[in-house]
Amino acid sequence: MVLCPVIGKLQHKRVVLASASPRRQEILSNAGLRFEVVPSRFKEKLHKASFATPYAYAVETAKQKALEVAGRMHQKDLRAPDVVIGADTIVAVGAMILEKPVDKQDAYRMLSRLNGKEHSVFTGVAIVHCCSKDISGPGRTLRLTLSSWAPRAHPTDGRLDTEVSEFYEETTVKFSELSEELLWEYINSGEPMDKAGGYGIQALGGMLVEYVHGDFLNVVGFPLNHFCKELARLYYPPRPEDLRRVRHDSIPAVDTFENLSDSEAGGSDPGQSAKGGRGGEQADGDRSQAPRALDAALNGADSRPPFPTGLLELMDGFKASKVLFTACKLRLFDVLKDQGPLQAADVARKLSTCAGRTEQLLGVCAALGLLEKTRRGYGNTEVATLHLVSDGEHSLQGLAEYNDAHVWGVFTRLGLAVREGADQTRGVLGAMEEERLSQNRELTLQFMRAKHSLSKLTAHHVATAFDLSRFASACDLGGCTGILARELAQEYPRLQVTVFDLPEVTELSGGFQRGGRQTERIRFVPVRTQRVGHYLQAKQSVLRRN
Ligand SMILES: O=c1[nH]cc([C@@H]2O[C@H](COP(=O)(O)OP(=O)(O)OP(=O)(O)O)[C@@H](O)[C@H]2O)c(=O)[nH]1
Repeated sequence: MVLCPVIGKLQHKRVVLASASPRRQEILSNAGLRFEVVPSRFKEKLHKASFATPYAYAVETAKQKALEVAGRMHQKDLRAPDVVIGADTIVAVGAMILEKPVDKQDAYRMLSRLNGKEHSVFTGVAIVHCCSKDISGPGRTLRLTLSSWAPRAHPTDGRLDTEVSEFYEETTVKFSELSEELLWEYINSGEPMDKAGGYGIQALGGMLVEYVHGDFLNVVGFPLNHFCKELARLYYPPRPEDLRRVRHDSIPAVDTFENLSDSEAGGSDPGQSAKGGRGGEQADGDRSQAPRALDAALNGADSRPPFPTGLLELMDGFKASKVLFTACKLRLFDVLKDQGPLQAADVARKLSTCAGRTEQLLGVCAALGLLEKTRRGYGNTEVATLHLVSDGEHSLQGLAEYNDAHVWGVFTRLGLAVREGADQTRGVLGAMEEERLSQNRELTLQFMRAKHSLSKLTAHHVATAFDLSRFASACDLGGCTGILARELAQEYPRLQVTVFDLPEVTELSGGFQRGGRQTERIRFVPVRTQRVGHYLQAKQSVLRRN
């Protein structure tokens, strides 16, 4: 492996080391990496017993350290760094995890436990790539994870998007038989206090050690070799010919999903192929295989063309949409909200679905960042709780349902619409929709729920995008349930708002009203048309009447 070009891949990036450890800073700067240091404020207080292994704990802590810094810098600078590196070193004796001693007695307890025995040193590392959601381009805006990096959207700030690559390294260390006197002498030197397990192998603590198996720097606090391998894995994407040689069981979850026959479905766990081993794997619950290039710019120095990440995401985007729609339709997120986390078999029982297929669906939802998989089973992620549970304040369940039931089918006819000319778009989309709406009350309601859930997210932004305070009246053409009207009325206390829509829509809009003072200034006017010109005529007549 050529190390320099790997480190060089980060040369033009704003790299931040989320660590106060002087050892980590030294190891990375000795390797030629240029970075800023922003120590993490994440409190190392994760519940150790909830992790299946000591290294899963170290990896999660490293990730939380890095994410805290990424989030904080993003909020403060309004621009996150490109890459944030977090690490956490622990000592494990059997299942017991030792971190930094809190005082001399604690150091003594730790060193006595290690005395004369072998122990493991684990360093978990997280490499967090940050990108702004408002950067345009398909690779940036469409986040469909079909391979190793699970997207971590942050719905609360709406902008910072991160992709986390995580790994750990294990080194075995054996202590000699040490006398009490020597232990206390060492403790009194002060060296143990800021070191995992209470010793520093690189200094006086080296005298306690009989042998080391594995990466020495990993014990000191940063597994440089594994880090470089990880960078190579991330920034040198597999060539197409290598991808073709990838074994069936290592193809990422979404790709395998459609190819499985029913008989295969029961035994396949898309997550399993990522487990075990130490080479670039991720901690429990995450899947990791051939990564995609994160940033085409990073590939600029290569003779190979940039990996077409965005394009491939577009190619496969429809599958991800269908996974989301299916999960919504099955009310998966509702079940997990009320009863989760649940194992796949229990989810299948509750939904009355095929166990194997359900497990696959859950795996793909986890890969897409909609679900979280822990030892206790599958649970909703923050974004799912917020937007995919059907009765939530910010639920987009209605939109998912409508897109699945109608828009999906309409879009399958897009080629026809384009081939047959401009009017065909209306022919295919508009007329069909209009006819259906007027025929079926349930369809109309479904349509209204979809628009309502989306408008709830956008209305405030639309209402406040311009200062409308000098206007006395406003109208919303095709205003559906009146969400925008309500927002306008709330924002501008003297504004009278008229909502125009089809009679069957205005008739049902009452069911979506919450009441409140501003509703007095909102009026719904039925108009039997969807053409803007007709709306305008109706508007004129309303204004004339006033
Ligand atoms: O032989 C050695 N073993 C361990 C160390 C140092 O121990 C600490 C481990 O603590 P942690 O991973 O929590 O990191 P912190 O120092 O608290 O810094 P963060 O800001 O990253 O949380 C680490 O400094 C190792 O270098 C050692 O020096 N020798």
